[in-house]
Amino acid sequence: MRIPHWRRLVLKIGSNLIAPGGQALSTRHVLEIARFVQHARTQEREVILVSSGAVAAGRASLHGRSDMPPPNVAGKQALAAVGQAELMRFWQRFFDFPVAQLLLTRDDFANRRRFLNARNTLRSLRAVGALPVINENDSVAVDELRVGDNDTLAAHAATLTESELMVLATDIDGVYDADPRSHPNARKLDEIDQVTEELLAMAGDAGSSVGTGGMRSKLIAARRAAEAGIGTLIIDGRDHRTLEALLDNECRGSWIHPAQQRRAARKHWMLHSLPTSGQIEIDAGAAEALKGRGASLLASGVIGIQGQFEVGDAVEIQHQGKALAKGIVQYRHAELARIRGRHSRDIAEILGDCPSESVIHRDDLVLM
Ligand SMILES: Nc1ncnc2c1ncn2[C@@H]1O[C@H](COP(=O)(O)OP(=O)(O)O)[C@@H](O)[C@H]1O
Ligand SMILES: N[C@@H](CCC(=O)OP(=O)(O)O)C(=O)O
Repeated sequence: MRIPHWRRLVLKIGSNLIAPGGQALSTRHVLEIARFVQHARTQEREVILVSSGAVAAGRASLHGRSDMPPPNVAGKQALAAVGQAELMRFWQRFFDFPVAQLLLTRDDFANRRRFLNARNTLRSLRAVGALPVINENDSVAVDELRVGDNDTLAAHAATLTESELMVLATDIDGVYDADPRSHPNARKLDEIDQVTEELLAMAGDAGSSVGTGGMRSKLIAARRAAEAGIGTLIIDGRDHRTLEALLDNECRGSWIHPAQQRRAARKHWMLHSLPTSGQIEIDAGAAEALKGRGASLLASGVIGIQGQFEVGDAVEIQHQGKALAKGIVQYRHAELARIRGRHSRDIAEILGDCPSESVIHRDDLVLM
């Protein structure tokens, strides 16, 4: 089935794929995934990985030792710490561009400052062409602060990276109307309009000892992504034809539709519901860049500031006194006053830090 054309997606690799049978990390299935990532880049499309496998890798590294950590929480955290380093080395071997590790946990998404900070980091990584590889920060996160499973982590990551699509690659070719391990006649669902309670009841738990999710957590993650306007694909990551099809905007697994009009709704919300905390006056060049090219607003185009606003507040952008756009700022008013009219490369010198190249990123900007 056809899916919308995508330019950026989050691809989640489950433990089953990267460490088949709960054993050591293996290239067996992942080679095709690495090929897919490379191929997507040649088409100027972007892939962000969420990779499981730290616990499996850690366990394999320490295998056979008499002082192997016990299978309790602290023991698993130690395995994840050993295995995470191994996991990154493993991914780097496939690519001649840098891979970048991001270990995140629930607070990084729940806390607005940390969320914006992580988002800026990801934007910087994009600028240098690095491949982000995200995992939960298993070794330090205590239970109540964890996202808990990497399917849900991928849904958060998809929002964080402003991706159009979330792909959950696993060891089965989609969602079935019953757990196929216990129902051999179960039928595959090619398309799912909405993740209902009935559907969740059909989905079983994880198939492996190192995985955490199972189909149930994948569907819950897909529902979360749908609410944010992001469609989900659940695919067999072992099948190279499935991955090739994805480059042609074709889904061979199960496709879970995004909630209708979610994206338009965000812009609508920004424009009509989000209170404005100030005004920014911009020059003619910046006005043209915003209107004509859908560009981000840079400090160099800012000529005046009114009101007191914090990072993450919405402001009105004006040109010659007329409202032109609305957007979410990356700098508070006092800092912006110091960098207005200046080139982005001077920001670090003026402020001692450059948290963002742009004053308002184009994804956070809506024209009036
Ligand atoms: N309704 C269902 N449809 C498809 N797979 C299911 C269903 N219920 C349970 N499963 C199981 O979910 C497993 C995939 O989840 P999981 O083991 O967590 O994989 P991963 O490590 O890739 O996250 C499959 O191997 C399958 O046995
Ligand atoms: N963060 C853990 C994986 C947790 C997880 O959700 O596993 P899985 O269900 O196999 O994707 C690890 O790296 O081992």
